[in-house]
Amino acid sequence: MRFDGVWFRYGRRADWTLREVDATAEPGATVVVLGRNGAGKSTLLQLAAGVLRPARGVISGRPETIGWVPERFPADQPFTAGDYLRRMARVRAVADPHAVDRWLERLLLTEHIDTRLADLSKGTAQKVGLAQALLLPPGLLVLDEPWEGLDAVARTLIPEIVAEVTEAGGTVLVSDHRGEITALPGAIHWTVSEHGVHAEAPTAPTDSDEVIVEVAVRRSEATQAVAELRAAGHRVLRIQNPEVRRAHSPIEPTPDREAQQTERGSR
Ligand SMILES: Nc1ncnc2c1ncn2[C@@H]1O[C@H](COP(=O)(O)OP(=O)(O)OP(=O)(O)O)[C@@H](O)[C@H]1O
Repeated sequence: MRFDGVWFRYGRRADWTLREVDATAEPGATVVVLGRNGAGKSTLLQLAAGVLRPARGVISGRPETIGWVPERFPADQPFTAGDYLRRMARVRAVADPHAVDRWLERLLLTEHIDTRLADLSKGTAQKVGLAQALLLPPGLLVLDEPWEGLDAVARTLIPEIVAEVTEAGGTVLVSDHRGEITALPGAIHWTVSEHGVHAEAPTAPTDSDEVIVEVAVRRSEATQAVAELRAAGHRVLRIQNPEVRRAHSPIEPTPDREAQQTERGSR
């Protein structure tokens, strides 16, 4: 998914919240969105999820299935947790009849199945929102401050779920102002400041047993190469698309052009 010259503001006469944002998140990437309060992290995530539209510029390559977990789950709905998830499964045409029960169980929500959304604690409501976003395996999972209000057990589930989505080739964007990102190894950082976004590669591994090997693969084979590297036990630290660096470049690459995806895999 790619942001090309994206501008956004809340209202025609308002100041720009984001200006000229260029950034790319490849399949299989985890992107942690950082920035001070009010910098525009939530705005960026909502643009990524398609909840907001850019005033200028283009967001392309957004996967078809998007899981979106807002910072605050809208709990003012007249349903129980179980009803809400079953309705959402119907609305989202979830074919797997066990999807709701599986996520209720995994997120330790079974005991709240008959509780009205309005009566849930903030953390439990957040977990219902997370379950909703995962009813279909997401090609893009967008999590806005997912750790807020979660209990210790649920907090450990987030990195696990993020890893499962990225290992299946999905992209995860997650905002974090508390520094929980240490639990997401190999994540790219997007820092929102001064209305722009600055992307940074993951920090190098600290394990002295590891070396970093940079490889270039064809664009058309990148997803498979990443999956194979991970299956072989390597950590994929970064997936870089050199085209992104060119300002005002074409939005989609031509399919037959040789790719120069750079990955840093290590043992
Ligand atoms: N619906 C809205 N209408 C008008 N202005 C908004 C709206 N939502 C956010 N803003 C403003 O846009 C700017 C960016 O807000 P945003 O919520 O994206 O920042 P953030 O980095 O996620 O902040 P936080 O860490 O506090 O959640 C802020 O100045 C905020 O007041």
